[in-house]
Order: sequence, then C-alpha cells, then structure tokens
Amino acid sequence: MSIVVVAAVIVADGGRVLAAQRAQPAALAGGWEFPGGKVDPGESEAAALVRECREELGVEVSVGARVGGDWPLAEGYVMRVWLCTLASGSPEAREHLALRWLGPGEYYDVEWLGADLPIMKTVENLLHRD
Ligand SMILES: Nc1nc2c([nH]c(=O)n2[C@H]2C[C@H](O)[C@@H](COP(=O)(O)OP(=O)(O)OP(=O)(O)O)O2)c(=O)[nH]1
Repeated sequence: MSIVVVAAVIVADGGRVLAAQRAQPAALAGGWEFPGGKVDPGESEAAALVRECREELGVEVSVGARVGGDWPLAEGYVMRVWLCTLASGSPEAREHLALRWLGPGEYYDVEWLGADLPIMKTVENLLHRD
C-alpha cells in the first residue's frame, strides 16, 4: 500500500493560490509545493491536512473539494490534494524558505516540484471554469 501525502491548495480572494518553497531535503530544497505532509497512523486525511497547515503555516484551514485523484510521487508514495480556504490566521513560513500568493497570471511564476505542476494546471481549470 502506498504512503499517502496530503496537500492543501489554499485559495484566497481573487483566485490567489498559496505556494510554499521547500527547505529540505537537499534534492527538493528551493522547489515550490503545496503545504502538506504524510498522514500519521490512525489519522484521517482531512485531519492530517489541517494539522500540517497548522504546523507549517500557523493557520487553520477549512477543507473543500478534492483536486483530482491519486497524484503519483516517488515509488511507494501518492499525493492527495484538496482546495482549502483560510479559516483563521495569516500564513507564515515556519518550515518553508518562503511563501508566495500567486494570483491568476502568476500561477507558473515559481519552480513547482515536478509532481505539482500538473496539479497547478488542474487547479487553474477548476478555479476558472465559471
Ligand atoms: N507536502 C508536499 N509534499 C510534496 C509535494 N510535492 C511533492 O513531490 N512532495 C513530496 C516531497 C516529499 O518527498 C513528500 C512529502 O514529504 P513531507 O516532507 O512534506 O512530509 P512530512 O511533512 O510528513 O515530513 P516528515 O515528517 O517526513 O519530515 O512528498 C507537495 O506539493 N506538498
């Protein structure tokens, strides 16, 4: 069974999306991702998503619609992604090198990790469908 990594696409007013720059490991440092992490044993995926956003950003999020299905990562890992909104707090980079709010037209201004680029494309379609 694959290890599940959950990730939050935090969306704010004007279609802004929060990107976070990884600090580690060396192979991924500097790349941009969606906040998240591994689900702990016995923990629900939604609870893991909320916990990771609290730990990494110091915010509370509300979990919304799922983005796609299982996104492949390295062998043995899959990523599951949800749209989220901020319920309280203002994100700060507690574990990342930097954070950026990307507005429409800026979604590809950061060097997304390989797995995240197709996710960003899917999110763009979801947000601009109407
Ligand atoms: N959180 C997150 N991880 C991603 C993304 N894209 C991507 O390839 N990954 C990879 C990087 C890592 O190999 C793995 C998740 O690891 P992590 O370091 O975020 O997990 P964690 O917070 O539970 O960390 P740790 O306790 O194992 O240190 O998934 C993404 O958008 N968000």
